[in-house]
Amino acid sequence: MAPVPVFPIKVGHIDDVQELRKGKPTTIPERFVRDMAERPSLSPALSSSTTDIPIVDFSKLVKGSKDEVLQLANACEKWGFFQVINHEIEPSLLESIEKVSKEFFMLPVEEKQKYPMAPGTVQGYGQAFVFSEDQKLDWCNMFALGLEPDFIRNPKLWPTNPAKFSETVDVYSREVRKVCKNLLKYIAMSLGLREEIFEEMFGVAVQAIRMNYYPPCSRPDLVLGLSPHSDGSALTVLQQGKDSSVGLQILKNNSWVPVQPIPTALVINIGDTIEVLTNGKYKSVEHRAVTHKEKDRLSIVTFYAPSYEIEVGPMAELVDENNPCKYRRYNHGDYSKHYVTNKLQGKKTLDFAKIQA
Ligand SMILES: COC(=O)C(/C=C/C1=C(C)CCCC1(C)C)=C/O[C@H]1C=C(C)C(=O)O1
Ligand SMILES: O=C(O)CCC(=O)C(=O)O
Ligand SMILES: [Fe+2]
Repeated sequence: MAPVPVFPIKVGHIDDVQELRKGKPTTIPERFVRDMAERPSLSPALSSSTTDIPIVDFSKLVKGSKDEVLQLANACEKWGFFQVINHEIEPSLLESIEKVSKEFFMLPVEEKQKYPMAPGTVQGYGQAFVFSEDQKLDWCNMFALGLEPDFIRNPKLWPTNPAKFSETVDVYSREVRKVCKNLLKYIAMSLGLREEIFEEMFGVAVQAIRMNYYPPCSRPDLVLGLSPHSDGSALTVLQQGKDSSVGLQILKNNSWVPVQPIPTALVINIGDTIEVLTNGKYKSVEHRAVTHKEKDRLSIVTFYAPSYEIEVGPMAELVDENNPCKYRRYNHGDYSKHYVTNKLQGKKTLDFAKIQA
């Protein structure tokens, strides 16, 4: 089932932030200015290693290192975010996807608008998750495509310019899919479960890609690049552009912790679906993006989730009298629909699944 909203949506005019930026505005349009409580603090990031998100060495997992599986377990349980190094995707492919993504965003706005994201939908060029005229907007341009299974692809939204765009997205996505399947295997091991449990359960997994481009902003203290949210996926794979500014932040112990880019590493995060399946042992973590006064930023994000027909609920192995069932069972297609028809608002979307204590 494709998650397409059916209700009428009035979002008003949404400024394209790259076009806005061209005018080098010193005042920021009101729709982008956040309420006090939401504004990012621009105090320098803590640099102690205790605030760095964990690093998982994929090559050690492949070699069967039990210590690395423990490191993965710790990353999933204590952080919900980690950076994967030695993940087997060629650096040249990481560079190619970054190159075509950047080239796409640098096209004239009229060219990009040939692939419009219709209000209330999540594919194409524009701003996703905007449902009303008074909702605050993110300082970000997005381009998103459904990839797998085939029926979520919308060929009309695949750009012909840059010439290598579509081919590169397909090659890159096949490689990221392998990484997701393998990581889910090791995540199952880290939980003491059968390696193949997620692959068997997920069926033909849903995969989508989203490129986020954050132009510099003259008042980064007033705006957000991307609103706080958790991802609805099982796993999310995020590539940070090579020369991009630091921008991704995760909420840990009530503080926003920046994710320092590591060249060629992939940032992985646990999505809502793994939180439900593990009965809250591995939790999705709220995150957001902030902007920079002079530097732009690009992120390339892959969402990997079960097939829409799959029923999701806590796995029996992770429920007992000490860990009572915290989430109800539901159809993943219904969750997808719920996710894409609500604004990004921290972890609120997951209330859909929570059993209220
Ligand atoms: C911030 O999250 C998203 O943009 C997002 C959207 C993903 C999708 C597309 C871009 C194309 C069509 C499919 C899909 C909804 C997956 C997040 O995806 C998460 C949310 C759910 C639910 C999920 O399965 O992945
Ligand atoms: O750009 C980033 O670093 C965050 C992107 C993100 O969280 C998302 O697209 O879901
Ligand atoms: Fe996200």
